[in-house]
Parts: sequence; C-alpha cells; structure tokens
Amino acid sequence: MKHLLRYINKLREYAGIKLYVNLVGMTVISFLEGIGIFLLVPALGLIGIFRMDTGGIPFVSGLVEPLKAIPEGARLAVLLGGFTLLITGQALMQRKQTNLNLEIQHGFIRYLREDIYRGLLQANWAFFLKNRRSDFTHVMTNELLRVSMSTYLALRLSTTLLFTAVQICFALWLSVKLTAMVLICGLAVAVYSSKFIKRSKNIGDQTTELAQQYIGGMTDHFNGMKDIKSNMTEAQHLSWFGALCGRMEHNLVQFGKTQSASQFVYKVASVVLISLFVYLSLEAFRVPAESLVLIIVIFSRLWPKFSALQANWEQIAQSLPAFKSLADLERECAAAKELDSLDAAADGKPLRMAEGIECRGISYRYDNGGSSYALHQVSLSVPVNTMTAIVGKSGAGKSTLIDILIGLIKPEEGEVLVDGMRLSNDDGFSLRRSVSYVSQDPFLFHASIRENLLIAAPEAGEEQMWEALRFSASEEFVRQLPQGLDTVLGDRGVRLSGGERQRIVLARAILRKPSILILDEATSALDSENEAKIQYALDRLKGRTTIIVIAHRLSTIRNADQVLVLDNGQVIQRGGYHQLSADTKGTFSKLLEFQAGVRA
Ligand SMILES: Nc1ncnc2c1ncn2[C@@H]1O[C@H](COP(=O)(O)OP(=O)(O)OP(=O)(O)O)[C@@H](O)[C@H]1O
Repeated sequence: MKHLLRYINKLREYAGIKLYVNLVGMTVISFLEGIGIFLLVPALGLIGIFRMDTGGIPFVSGLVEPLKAIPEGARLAVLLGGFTLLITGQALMQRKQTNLNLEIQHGFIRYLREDIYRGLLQANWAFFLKNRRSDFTHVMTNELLRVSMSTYLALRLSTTLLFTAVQICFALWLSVKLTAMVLICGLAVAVYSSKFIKRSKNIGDQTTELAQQYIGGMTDHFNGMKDIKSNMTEAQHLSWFGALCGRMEHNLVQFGKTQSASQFVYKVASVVLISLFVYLSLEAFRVPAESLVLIIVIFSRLWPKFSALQANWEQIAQSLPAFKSLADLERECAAAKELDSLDAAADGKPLRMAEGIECRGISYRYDNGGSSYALHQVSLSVPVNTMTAIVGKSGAGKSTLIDILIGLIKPEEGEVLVDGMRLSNDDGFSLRRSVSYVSQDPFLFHASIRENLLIAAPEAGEEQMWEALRFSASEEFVRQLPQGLDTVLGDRGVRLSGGERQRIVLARAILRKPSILILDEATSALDSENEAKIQYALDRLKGRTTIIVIAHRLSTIRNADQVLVLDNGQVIQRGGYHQLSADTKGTFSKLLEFQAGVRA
C-alpha cells in the first residue's frame, strides 16, 4: 500500500494543477450525468406522462418547481431543450476531460520511464554486475505500465468514492432507514468480497514472476539465436516457451475468473437487495411512491458504482507487486547512485595525467564476503604515455583489474592513486572521461557506422572519422560498403564480421582522442595483416597516450614497455617483454612456449 501512495504522490508531483482540474472535471461530469437522470422522472411527472408530486423531495423540488411557471403547452419543448443542453454540455466536458486524461496518463508513463532510466544510468557498474539486464527491461515495460495505469485508476477510484458518498448523502436525506439498510448490505458484500482482493494480489505476484521469466527468456533466446540454429535446439526452446505461455494464459484467465466471480456476487446481491428493498418500502416503511422511485433510481446507479469500485480495487491489488518491483528498483538504483547529475557528467572535463596510475594492495571479491578473490593484494603502476600489457590465463583477474583502474568498481581493500593522489568521486569521473575502453565484447548499435562513431565524439567531422578508420585498418572495407559511412550495421553490428566489428569499435575509441586507451582482447578476431597494421598504429600512439592492453595472443604485446603477468588474482611477474621472455623459469616464457611461433 505504501508503494501505491508513493506513486500517487509522484503523479501529483508530475501533473500538478492539471491533475486536480481533471479530478474536479471527472466529479462534475458524474454529477451532471446524475442530475440528468434524477430529473428525468420528476420532469416526466411534470408534463403529465405519469402522476408525481415532487414538492416534498429536496433538491429535486428546487429544480423542478420553477418549471411549473412555464405554460403547459411549452413545457415539453423547454424540458427537452434543457435536457439536450445538459447532456451536450456534459459531452463537451467529457471530451475535454478525456483529452486531459490521456495527456496526464501518457505523460506520467513518460515521466516514470525517464525517471527509472535516469536512475539506472546514474547507478554504478557494480549494480549492473549484480542484476540481470532483462529484469530492467521487464520493470521498464510491463511493470511500469501496470504501475502507471493503476496509479491513475486509484485516483479515479477516489473521485468515484466522492461521487458515491454524495449520492449516499442524497439517499440518506430521502430515507435514512432504507439507505442504512443498503449500506449495511453493501458493506457485508464488500467484506465477503475481500477474499477476491487477496486472490487478485496473489495472482498479481505470479503475473510479475511470469512476465519477468518471459522477458528474461526472450532476451536470452534472441541473443543466442545463432547457437539455437546451429545446434538445432529449436524444439527444446519452443517447448520451454510453450510451457511458459501456458502458465501466463492460466494466470490471466484466473484473474478474469476472480473478477467475474466478484461481479457475480455483486449482481446477485443487487437483485436480492432491490427485491427486499421494494418489499420493505411498500409493506413495512410505507415510503411515499415518489421517494421510492427516486431511491430506486439512485441505487440502480449507486450499486454499479459499488461493483465498479470492487473491480477497480481488484485491478489495483493485482498490480501491487508491480508497484513493489518498481519501488525496489528505484531504491536499489538510489543506493548504487554514483552520478548526481547526468548533465554535469556530460559537461565535465577529462583528467590530464602527469605521472601515471598506481594501485596499492588492492583486493576485490565479486561475492562480497566469499572466499574467492578475483584480485588479491595487487600493487602495480602504469606510467603515463607508456604501453602496459596485462597477460595471464583466463579468469586470472585481468578485466577486473581494468575495471578497478578506471574506477568502474571500487576495491575492497587498497587504493588507486593517480599522480600520487587518491581520487575524489569527481576526479574518478574525469579519469573515465579521459579513457577509451574497447571491451572483449565490443558493442555496436543498430545504426549507421557514422552514427556509431559520433556517439563517442559528437563533434567529429568527416575527415576525423576517416582518420580514425584508417588508424583501425578499417578505411578500405568501409569505402567498399555500398553506403560507406552510412551503412547500417544491424543488431550489435551483426552485418559485419567479428574482425570488422572490432576495428570499427577501435576507430570509435580513437575518435574520442583519449589520453588512456584500454584494449581488452580488442584485436583477438583480426587476421595477422590487419593486426600488424594496428600494432603499427599503436606504436605511433606511444609517448602521447597511455595504453593498457590485455592480450592472450602474446605476439601483439612485443612492443609493450611493461608486461604484468596475473595468476589467480595476483601479479606473479612483471618487467619488459624481452626481460620476461628471457626468464625461462617464469610463467611468461611458459605462456610463450604454448603459442607456436611466438618464442622470443
Ligand atoms: N560478474 C562477475 N560475477 C562473479 N564473478 C566474476 C564476475 N566477473 C568475473 N568473475 C570472476 O572473477 C575472476 C576474474 O575474472 P576476470 O574476468 O577478471 O578474468 P580475466 O583474466 O579477465 O579472464 P578472461 O581472460 O577469460 O577474460 C574469475 O574467477 C571470474 O569467474
């Protein structure tokens, strides 16, 4: 419930005065609709369609009595004219209110989307390591829609409640006994129906879980489609999908059945109540006929409101788990927040390093408190404008070390110093702004080469783009593409070969003019000729840029000024390439031996 209130507050924050105008509009429209119907019966009495004395009925008499001054022959025309005006006015207001409704509802969805996405972008990398990406997609699609719709529904519920309360007052005025009786019955039905609310909430829990599995599964399947096709595991995936869809279908049908069961209870209760009501009015309380007609009109309008309240409340109860998911994500993002403002992050200046980066005694565990260290007591230094190579077996801790060096994750113990100083948070961001990082799994957007390049350096001109492409040995193949720079690359660059993708990502990294260039297995998919071209280009960068290279193919690091050999989260050897390869007992020369043709 507290989550629901929190999002109602957010809606108030977002919509401001517009929301109140809308709520008042909804209430006024309900009143106009009510007045039209209430007046219909006495008005028909007035023009003699049936006999009815409205003099004793409060409110109605005030509205109907002045009509008696109109000559009898003109009454029908005036009445119908008035009725038409009233309903037209109501329809006009309804139209305006529907438009405002749409604006507020869709605006609120946009507001929530931006808010959650901003929260995610402001969170640190450790947060993303802990969570499944598809869960974010799930919250930002299914859950967010359920939350925004139900928040709005909750507000509409409040106007329905207000309108119902006014009608109850009116009915009390007409007959306290009968109204009290109906209210007690209504309350009894509501108490009985509370089990439907509980059931809806349980179904909602399953809805959340199933939708999460659906998005997660779909993301995995589409990402792994090549594996699915090449290993011919289509049937297994379809069977998993079919089972999940079956459970989703069952879940939705269950909710529909819960709603229809509660509506059935309300319908049966209404017919029992009305029969009892008419019987008691006529036989026991002897209520005047005109009051009885009005009360029946009022309650025939009021009772559907009760059942609508029940249905709406079930809908909200079904969405309560979505409120929790969204609130949890917001809370976790806030706890992992590293950036106060994305604008400030974009406008900041890159750090200009004078001496280099140093790590002192750093340790890191992914499973905080667990026994396995990804890095343990690592100390090293990376002098400015030199090339440092980090090598070691798979799982030795190379990528973790890079993540710590650039401040993506914080070490559990030890410190990272730049030019001998511990970095403040802001300095950490400045450091990241001066870095271009090409990861093991290079990422290209489903956009043109030009757009992919400009993401890194929006101000870069055509000539700078070609220069970067030349650096990464991609100029030739890009010129041969039918649309050149404007060739669209497909999902994650699927229309390019692995090596071509790596080269475009490298060009993007260079275009940013970084002072620190980090290449994590960035040339692993290249043929020897293109790799040699990039080696040559990197050599030319030496002395101007600090380069850190992670490489399994040791031929690529021959020109490194320093080689660090990592094993099991520790630096076990360090020195120049030739120095380490000459140490025949060391791990590095053993690694070299494994690679044919790479012996020093
Ligand atoms: N997100 C993660 N969650 C849990 N453990 C992780 C995570 N990432 C890495 N590890 C573990 O931390 C250790 C170091 O991993 P890291 O990726 O730094 O190794 P690496 O030397 O870069 O390996 P590779 O050459 O295969 O990329 C490994 O034991 C790995 O299983």
